Amino acid sequence: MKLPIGRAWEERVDKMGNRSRGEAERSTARMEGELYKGEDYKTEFQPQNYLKTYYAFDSGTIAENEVLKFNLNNLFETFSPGGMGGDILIDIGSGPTIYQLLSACEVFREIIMSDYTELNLREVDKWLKKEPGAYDWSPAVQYVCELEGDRSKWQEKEARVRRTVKRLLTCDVNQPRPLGSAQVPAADCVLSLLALECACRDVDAYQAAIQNLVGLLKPGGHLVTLVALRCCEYMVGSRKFFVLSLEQETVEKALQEAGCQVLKCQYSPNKYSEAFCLNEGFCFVVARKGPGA
Ligand SMILES: C[S@@+](CC[C@H](N)C(=O)[O-])C[C@H]1O[C@@H](n2cnc3c(N)ncnc32)[C@H](O)[C@@H]1O
Repeated sequence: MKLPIGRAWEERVDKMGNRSRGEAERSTARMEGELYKGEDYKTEFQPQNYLKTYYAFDSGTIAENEVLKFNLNNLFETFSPGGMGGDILIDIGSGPTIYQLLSACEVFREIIMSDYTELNLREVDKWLKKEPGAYDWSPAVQYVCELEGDRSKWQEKEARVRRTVKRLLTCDVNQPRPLGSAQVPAADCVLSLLALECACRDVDAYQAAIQNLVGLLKPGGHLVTLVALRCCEYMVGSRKFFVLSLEQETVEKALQEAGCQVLKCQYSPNKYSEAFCLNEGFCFVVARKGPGA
């Protein structure tokens, strides 16, 4: 699968270097069938459209449900009591979702969520505060409670997520300090699901972003990531977004070069529905920050 607009990407990166791009230029880009990326996330990524497409779960399409189950099963295995746990978990590129915390909330004292866009953080905040119009995560919460042995405890789990998430911060994985000037303690775990391949323009940037996330960890802390493999683009409503195409080996190599030991790399051949996203499988990875990193 070839990216349809490789040249436009380069032109716009030049301009993004100046950090200014006029509205006229944006409109032209849209008419040409632009792939959105970079700063576009702040204006073009609509949280509700993203949630409806990829996280409808019980009422959603089979392919998207299977992806979410793969993800929830792996998170359950990773964050089961007796497994990984600790004081602080930082979730990077959280988007408008909370499913990624349903197992982790049981084994970390404090969770910090973060995203590149205020709109996504606002969507999460709506759910945390039970505001009208907040997304209904109960089917996914019930699924995880069933994995834990008691589906009926889903409301307790929702309350636990709400108690455990202490902060919502903006972040940019392309910065050496992804959380900017926020005072954040070194983490026991950094979680980042389906975000880096959206945020990074090429493999060098991906490698640097992994290094930036490892910088948020205590020595011996864990980086947990889910990557959509060989993915080029995905839809959010009518908007098409760029995705960096990655192979599993590239992901593992980036972690090793950042001084991590890869403990688990679970491949799944699952794909999203073609109408929404072009990808060839996923890998769920757990890595440990080595002493020299
Ligand atoms: C496909 S969504 C993934 C959201 C969520 N983690 C999930 O599992 O569904 C990609 C996310 O990456 C975020 N993102 C884009 N550029 C970023 C950047 N430079 N730094 C951090 N996050 C970024 C977007 O705002 C969006 O929430």
